[in-house]
Amino acid sequence: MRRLDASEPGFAAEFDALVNDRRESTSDVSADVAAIIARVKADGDAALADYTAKFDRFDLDASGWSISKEECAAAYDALAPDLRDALNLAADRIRAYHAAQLPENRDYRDGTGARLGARWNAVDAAGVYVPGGRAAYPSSVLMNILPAKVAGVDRIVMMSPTPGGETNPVVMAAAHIGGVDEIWRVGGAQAVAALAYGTDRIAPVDVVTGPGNAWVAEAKRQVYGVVGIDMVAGPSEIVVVADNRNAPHVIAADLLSQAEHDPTSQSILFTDDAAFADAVAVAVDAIIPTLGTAATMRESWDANGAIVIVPTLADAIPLCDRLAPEHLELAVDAAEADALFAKVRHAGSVFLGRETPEAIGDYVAGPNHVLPTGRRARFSSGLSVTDFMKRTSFLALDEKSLAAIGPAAVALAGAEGLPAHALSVSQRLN
Ligand SMILES: NC(=O)c1ccc[n+]([C@@H]2O[C@H](COP(=O)([O-])OP(=O)(O)OC[C@H]3O[C@@H](n4cnc5c(N)ncnc54)[C@H](O)[C@@H]3O)[C@@H](O)[C@H]2O)c1
Ligand SMILES: N[C@H](CO)Cc1c[nH]c[nH+]1
Ligand SMILES: [Zn+2]
Repeated sequence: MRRLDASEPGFAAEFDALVNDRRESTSDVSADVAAIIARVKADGDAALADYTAKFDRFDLDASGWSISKEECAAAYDALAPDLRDALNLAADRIRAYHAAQLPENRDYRDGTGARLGARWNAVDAAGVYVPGGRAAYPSSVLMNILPAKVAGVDRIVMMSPTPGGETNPVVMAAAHIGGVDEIWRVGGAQAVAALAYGTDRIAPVDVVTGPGNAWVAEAKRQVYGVVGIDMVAGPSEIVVVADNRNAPHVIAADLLSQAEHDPTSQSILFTDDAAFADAVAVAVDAIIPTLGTAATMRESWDANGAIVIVPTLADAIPLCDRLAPEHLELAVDAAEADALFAKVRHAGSVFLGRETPEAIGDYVAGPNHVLPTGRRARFSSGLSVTDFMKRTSFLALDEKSLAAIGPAAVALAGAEGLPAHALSVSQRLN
């Protein structure tokens, strides 16, 4: 864990180093992913089988390539009632939040009489990636599939690794709730490549969404353009801004909640009290060995964790904006949280007040937990219904409206040296 103090002389350079740390995608990952994508394009299912044997340690031909709807329904029926209720509560809240995102079509006439507008349509097929290497993510099943369903996507294809060939019953139950059409037991960059380019078994899709580790995130970045993507959602991150009126072990757990995802995850605390910072650091070290994910948390906190002491909490906000974190927790009184939030410009999702742990957003709040990482909240947003849709604009003119705006088009076509454009309009004007 790095400890920085904004009042010390070397702070600017140290903070720059923290901001520019490219922890999630080294050039090795890019090159590995490019090779995996090329192999899947060339060899299709054979490449998927090989990579699955190598990375997930099982034989797809022997264990089965896909999981059926019937198996998912049976997993749902067999689920313990409290877990089934929890999944349904999460699904209801996620569905309701995303239903409100459905965009409206536009269709209107302007002052010339021209009819203008835009109509939204869902993509035909979406591929959703559900991570499954280090942990199983039924929550990511719901976060991906439900917005696609709300958007009206016809074919929803889920890709998720099943390490050692073990399928996770809660993931299958969540897929049943979501109403997925196909589930393939393939993960990593090879799964993203199969979605983009298709194989003999797996028909290609139009959009690939969802989170994953560095290889998955980089693969989405590399196939963008062949398919649409939501955004680059890699190893998880949290920034917590906290005053000394929080219990140190509470803030320590908030930091560790994201450190436990991946050794390359990142957790950063900003506080205005050096003694509180010390107490949180002690609490982090005390909690780590007590939890089953100790090794991952230790690696993440040691390599990527940071505590930054600032003169006032308001001073933390421009620094947070530079980090553009996936998650930002403002663990202060409600009024102060609002005041700080008003100044935040770049974060994937913000959690306001002492009683709003980020982990609630991972599961049951309603907003999507698939969020941009690696400072990409500067230019992208969390997964939404519109990631599964696209807009077609339209125009209808009559003689009067064409006469009103046509001559300007003729003039601009002339200026661009494109006479056929000018003719196409001017012939109608005459
Ligand atoms: N940003 C978000 O919205 C968000 C949400 C949930 C989870 N996450 C992140 O998703 C990730 C889940 O990671 P995971 O590993 O548990 O599951 P995963 O499914 O993302 O990755 C597992 C796959 O990675 C591939 N892989 C592993 N090592 C490799 C190597 N050396 N070379 C090539 N490919 C390799 C394998 O194909 C394997 O199937 C975590 O980083 C977590 O923080 C992010
Ligand atoms: N924190 C993750 C997004 O970075 C989402 C998640 C799912 N399950 C637990 N957490
Ligand atoms: Zn999480």
